[in-house]
Amino acid sequence: MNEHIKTKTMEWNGDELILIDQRYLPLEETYVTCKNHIEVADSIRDMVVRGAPAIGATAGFGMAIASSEFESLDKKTYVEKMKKAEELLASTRPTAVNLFWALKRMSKIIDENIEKTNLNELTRLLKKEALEIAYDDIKINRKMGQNGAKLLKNGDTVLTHCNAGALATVDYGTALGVIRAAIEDGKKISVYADETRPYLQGARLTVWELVQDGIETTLISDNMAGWVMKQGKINAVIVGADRIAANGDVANKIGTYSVAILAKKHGIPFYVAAPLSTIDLETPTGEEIPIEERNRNEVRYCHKSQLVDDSINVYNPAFDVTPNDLVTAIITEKGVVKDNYKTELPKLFE
Ligand SMILES: CSC[C@H]1O[C@H](OP(=O)(O)O)[C@H](O)[C@@H]1O
Repeated sequence: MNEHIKTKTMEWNGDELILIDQRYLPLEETYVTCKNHIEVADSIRDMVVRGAPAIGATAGFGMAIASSEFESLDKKTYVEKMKKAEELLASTRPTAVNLFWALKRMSKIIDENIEKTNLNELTRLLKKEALEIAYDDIKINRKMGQNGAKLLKNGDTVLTHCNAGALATVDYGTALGVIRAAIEDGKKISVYADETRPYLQGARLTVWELVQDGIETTLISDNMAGWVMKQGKINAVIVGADRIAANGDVANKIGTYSVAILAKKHGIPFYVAAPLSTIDLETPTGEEIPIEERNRNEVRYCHKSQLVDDSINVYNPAFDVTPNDLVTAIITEKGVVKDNYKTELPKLFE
């Protein structure tokens, strides 16, 4: 296993995590170097890095960095400090379950080894686990892409919402991974990308990625999605997810629910591409998924100008929940699940 990784989204050099600062893409390609776990937590909370799988992998490296910060302490203090680091990373964003899935994987390494090894060795094991999460994510996305590509025909136009591409993962992407895999299979696929207000992940990140890949892309504002569907321009919708409840309800970027209703109305398949690490069998339905509310300024600023003053109420839920009856299929690395999600999703884990 490599001791380093370098992709568009992140680089691990063995001691530090370097993240492309997605807040400034596509206008500037700048980087944030995280030298300690607090800087990693800040990068997740402030959306330097975003996207469920990318957040999970980042948190994994955050725990590895924390271990190197505390490995010179006695074991009792080390365990206390690592618990605090885990709590800090867990507090950054509440919706993407990959964050908690990754933190659970990292704390399992500590629990299994704290008694039987020294702290330097434990740091090495944690770095190894974080790298495994990262390299596995790329393999999972490629497998998921192949599974989903079978659902697309040559000449299809796909609408996507937000960014579920390489920048939302360690590499390759989930929803965009399906599109990439279909193109790699020789199919001509074009994309309509919703701009995805207020944070504009579609306009800023998805378009940036797809143009770099030479994939035919049309940018639309969110309120155009229904009209392009009515005009017969869209053959399928593919989005990512931040958390899929046990019954198949899907939490994803705000606006996804509206796109799903429009797709249903127009008889267009609505696919969700997500790794098993996004499926949360412990959350029964979408009702129980915590929805992050972000800073009001994300809504009331456009570029540098403030659109409304402080006296105006602003509501900024970062996600919504699409009920399972609007989801045509869930594409994973273990296969495609259609309907009966409550009984079929657990089978993916067998
Ligand atoms: C492949 S998961 C991508 C998922 O994450 C995004 O949210 P955010 O940009 O706020 O982290 C969005 O919901 C995407 O679908």
